[in-house]
Amino acid sequence: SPLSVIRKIKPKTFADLPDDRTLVMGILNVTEDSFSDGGKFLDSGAAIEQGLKLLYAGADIIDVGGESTRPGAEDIDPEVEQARIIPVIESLVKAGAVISVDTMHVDTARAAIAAGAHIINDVSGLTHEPGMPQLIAETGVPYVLMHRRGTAATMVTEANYQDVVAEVVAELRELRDKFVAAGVAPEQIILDPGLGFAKDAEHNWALLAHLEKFEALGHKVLVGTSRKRFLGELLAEAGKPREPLGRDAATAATTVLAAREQAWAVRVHDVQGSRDALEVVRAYGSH
Ligand SMILES: Nc1nc2ncc(COP(=O)(O)O)nc2c(=O)[nH]1
Repeated sequence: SPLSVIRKIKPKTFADLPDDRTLVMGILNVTEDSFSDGGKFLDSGAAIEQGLKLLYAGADIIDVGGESTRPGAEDIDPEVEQARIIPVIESLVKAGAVISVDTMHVDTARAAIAAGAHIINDVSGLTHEPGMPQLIAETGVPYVLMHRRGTAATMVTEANYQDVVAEVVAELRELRDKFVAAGVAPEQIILDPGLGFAKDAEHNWALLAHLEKFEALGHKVLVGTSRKRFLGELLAEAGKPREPLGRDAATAATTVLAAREQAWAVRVHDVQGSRDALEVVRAYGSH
């Protein structure tokens, strides 16, 4: 029976992740307003089913988020966020998935770790809750430190840079130093340039083309381009941007580019597309 199959599955650890290729982090938004799949997976059953689909499509990690991070998204209550994602995390951990939790809230991060989550993925750039470094230091879990300026409400006004790569690297280094000063081991920290967070299209392209500057800080690098507006604008026809669901081929192309820059992982909606793209990179690189 399926239950007996599930019982045989040994829960995975972070250390079980492959280290010979760029990893694929599948996006599971348990929210009602994320820009490309908002509302589809709000109830736990549908979310768990979608999580299993991502797992079987080849996701190395599943990124479970209970709060939309799109520009202008309103802040939700951590209790609501936890009610949405904790049951999903528990089930997917039992199914053998490695789970990252996309949250800015310390209480949610703590509850998710207690539920078996392996990684905390915090898009706030430490602008949300000052207690996050201490939780990450205490628990020792890997932490994605993503660059952002301002908040979901204000970040669109902050996309002003003289040299976006140099400035984002410098601001992430500063944040990294705060986490290390709080007792977080450097190897726990995964950096992410935060494409689209207080960045316009030209900023995103510059950051994607210079991931080596982030790797030079001595950390794994995660990249999130999937279905984002800058890809829609690139593929616009007659001034109308390509719709989010039509951006998966372009996303897979950015996966190739990130893999060629030795990115640790890419965060995508279409897991199969990026796993296939990474097989192409592997085959190409072995000749
Ligand atoms: N680490 C990380 N997390 C993220 N979470 C949400 C979104 C917004 O996209 P979504 O609404 O499709 O989740 N982008 C990122 C990202 O680029 N990096």
